Amino acid sequence: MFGFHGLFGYSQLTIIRRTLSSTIFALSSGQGKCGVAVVRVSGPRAGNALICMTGFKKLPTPRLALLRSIRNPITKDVIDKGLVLWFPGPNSFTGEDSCEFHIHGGIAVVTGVLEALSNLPQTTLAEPGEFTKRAFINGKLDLTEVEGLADLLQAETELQRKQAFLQTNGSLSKLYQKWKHTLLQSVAHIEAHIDFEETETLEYGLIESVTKDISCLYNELKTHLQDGRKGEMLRNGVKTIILGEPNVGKSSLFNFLCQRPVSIVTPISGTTRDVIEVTLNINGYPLVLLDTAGLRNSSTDVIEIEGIQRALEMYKNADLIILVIDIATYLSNYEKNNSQTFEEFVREYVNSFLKIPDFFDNSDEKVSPHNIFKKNCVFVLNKTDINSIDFDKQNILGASQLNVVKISCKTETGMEDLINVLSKELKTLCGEPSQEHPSMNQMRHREQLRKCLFNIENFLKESGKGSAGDLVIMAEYLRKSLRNLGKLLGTITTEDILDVIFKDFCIGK
Ligand SMILES: Nc1nc2c(ncn2[C@@H]2O[C@H](COP(=O)(O)OP(=O)(O)OP(=O)(O)O)[C@@H](O)[C@H]2O)c(=O)[nH]1
Ligand SMILES: [Mg+2]
Repeated sequence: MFGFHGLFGYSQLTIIRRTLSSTIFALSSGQGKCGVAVVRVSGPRAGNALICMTGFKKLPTPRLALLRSIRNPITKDVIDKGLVLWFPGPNSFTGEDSCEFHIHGGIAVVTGVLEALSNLPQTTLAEPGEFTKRAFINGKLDLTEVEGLADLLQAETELQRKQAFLQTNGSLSKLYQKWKHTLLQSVAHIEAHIDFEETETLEYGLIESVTKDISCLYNELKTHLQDGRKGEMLRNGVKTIILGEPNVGKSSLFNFLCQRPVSIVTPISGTTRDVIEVTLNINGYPLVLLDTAGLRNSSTDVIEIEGIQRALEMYKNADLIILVIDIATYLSNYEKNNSQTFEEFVREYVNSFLKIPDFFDNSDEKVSPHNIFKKNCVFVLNKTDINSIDFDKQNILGASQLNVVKISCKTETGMEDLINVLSKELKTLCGEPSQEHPSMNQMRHREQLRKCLFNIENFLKESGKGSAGDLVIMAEYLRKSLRNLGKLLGTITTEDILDVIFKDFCIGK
């Protein structure tokens, strides 16, 4: 894809050359007792390590698993019997000569093999992420693919896995490489125009055609940036906050969703004070669920007031709200005013009782007329075992465009409906990872793409001036946007950025 030549400053190049001249090894499978452990070796002396440890006369057939006795090269003692594999570079994960020892996963066996390797000349224990870093330096992966690999190792839900897998297999990389290609071609055309304009006649309408290509790229990039942070939410989890008055059953619901008694539940109003956070997997989507203190204005208890402030603070950064209401509150309101819609009830209830600042979206730019809230909301009417709801009232709720679910935390009725509504919301917020329309999922991506968009915008402004537009300025804006994509893909990088990215890897990867 790309080599490192010409991409780094001199000092970095020297560091990298020094790094690549050594041979590294590490336990690549998990720590602790296990059935099989995999020890990996990569670097110029990997072949030597394989021969010294197995007694092969010459290097074996590449990528063929062979059962061998594995010996300490100094004492010649057999440490274990296991499978060995030889991966000559460049067709290996790191792009270098590599080998693997698949041994029994006992602590003494693993220690014995690692110690034996450490006694070989110019062979050292790998640092965290060093195998992947070498793969990056050797052009096997670009930075977005490296990040995808880190996410794949961290993925806890099926859809996180899918997004990370697509990314490490180049879904984002292909898109950004395509944009890079368009920009490169456009710069080349403009520069040719600058060089030959006075001496030779260039193809008619060349600048017009470049502007057309860049306008298309601009639109694609803009749509890509306006993705509602779908990829980021899927990667980091959808921050979901349970809000409501005290004693409505927030913590009971929280515990049900966690399937364990994480929060304290008592009949006393104002039990929960601190914000409690748990990460859950709901139908493959990651949900970061927060239980909070009940909201009320009448409290004089300083600890409760602090709890309420913390809840409202958390609301500001939440992606999804679960508002729990005691069904008795809804019903008594209905007795007073039975022509009120559920939407009207919610507006009045939140404004007069809960007083959550910035809850309603009063702007004229609402995405949908039904979307009256600033954030995605699910309304839960709890304690239906005490107060059931009759047919008329059922119709009022049924006519609502909002997500309303009736549940009982005590009898667990309505929980399946709630999970279905939550799954639907999570799907709207995170989308579904796809090869065709990959979503960026890190601030780093967003930052570089925003800068790239800004430079392209400036190019279009200059080219929009027609014959008064300055070609040199236009070319410079395109070059700047190319640099933004270069930073994104890692073709232009610094050790600082690499350190941040590779610190998330463990030893052996
Ligand atoms: N009958 C019945 N009782 C419930 C239900 N859900 C919760 N409760 C009870 O209501 C009381 C309050 O429940 P919590 O889950 O602590 O309520 P909360 O909203 O977290 O309360 P705070 O932490 O004080 O804000 C407890 O006694 C629960 O057992 C339900 O569906 N039916
Ligand atoms: Mg509580």
